[in-house]
Amino acid sequence: MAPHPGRLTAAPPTVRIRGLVRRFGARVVLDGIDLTIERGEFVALLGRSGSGKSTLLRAIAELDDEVTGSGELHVPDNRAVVFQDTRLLPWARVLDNVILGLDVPQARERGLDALAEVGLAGRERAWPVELSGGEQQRVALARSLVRDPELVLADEPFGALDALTRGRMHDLLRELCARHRPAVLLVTHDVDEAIALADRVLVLEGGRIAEERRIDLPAPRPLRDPRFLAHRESLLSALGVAAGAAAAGDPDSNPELERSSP
Ligand SMILES: Nc1ncnc2c1ncn2[C@@H]1O[C@H](COP(=O)(O)OP(=O)(O)OP(=O)(O)O)[C@@H](O)[C@H]1O
Repeated sequence: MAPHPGRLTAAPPTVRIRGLVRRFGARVVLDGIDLTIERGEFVALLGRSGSGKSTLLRAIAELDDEVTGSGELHVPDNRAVVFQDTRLLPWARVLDNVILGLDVPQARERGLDALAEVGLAGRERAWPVELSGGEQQRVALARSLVRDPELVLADEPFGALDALTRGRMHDLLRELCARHRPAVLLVTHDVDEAIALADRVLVLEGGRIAEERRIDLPAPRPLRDPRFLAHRESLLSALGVAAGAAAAGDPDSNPELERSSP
């Protein structure tokens, strides 16, 4: 794969964090995190349940003012956050959900373009309740897209979707990222999702980034590709899960980390 365009320029990284600490009472959940995300880079964050993934994402989204640490926290203001719960307003039509609070000329046209990009042309007057879970998540993506964010922070955005819909959302997200090139931090339990989408996969363990793997594979990335399988094995081992056990649904493995089968 060609080197990432973001790495060819002298542009400063989109995210730069040094020594980030988060305590809950006496418990140190993030213990001096250093993290850089380059422009246009797609980073996936894996970790066992309770390892602090959402805490880190909230800190980067500046939704948490109790973060401490001696280092820097540089994140762009122009960022979007996408959650598993799409947080669409039920009383607003789809287009209004997409452009709510968007104070730019031609907001409506931009909203319609974003809806077309996520495959929802013609659905702008629907109510959220009339949409499937996958369609609602597409609206949430359109709502991010219309703001042309430098950084997208996504916390398990596809966790509630069935495997087929999730696979389609992966294709869509890959296309949108190739076109718009935001930096992305995706929190996921799904090792395969991380390998399918990311330029770089991090494993959070013991309050630190314990493992980092660059995924230099062209897209799309078939699950059966031996290089995909090698990445999976190595990441599962970093997570403390035997690859065979996770794939077979062994109850002794961490169920949160079992692979999905798109
Ligand atoms: N507001 C809070 N008060 C106290 N403890 C908290 C709070 N928020 C998170 N924690 C604790 O911090 C730890 C990390 O939580 P976090 O939600 O970041 O984990 P996670 O890796 O995202 O987990 P999961 O994969 O299950 O979503 C957990 O032990 C959790 O109980």
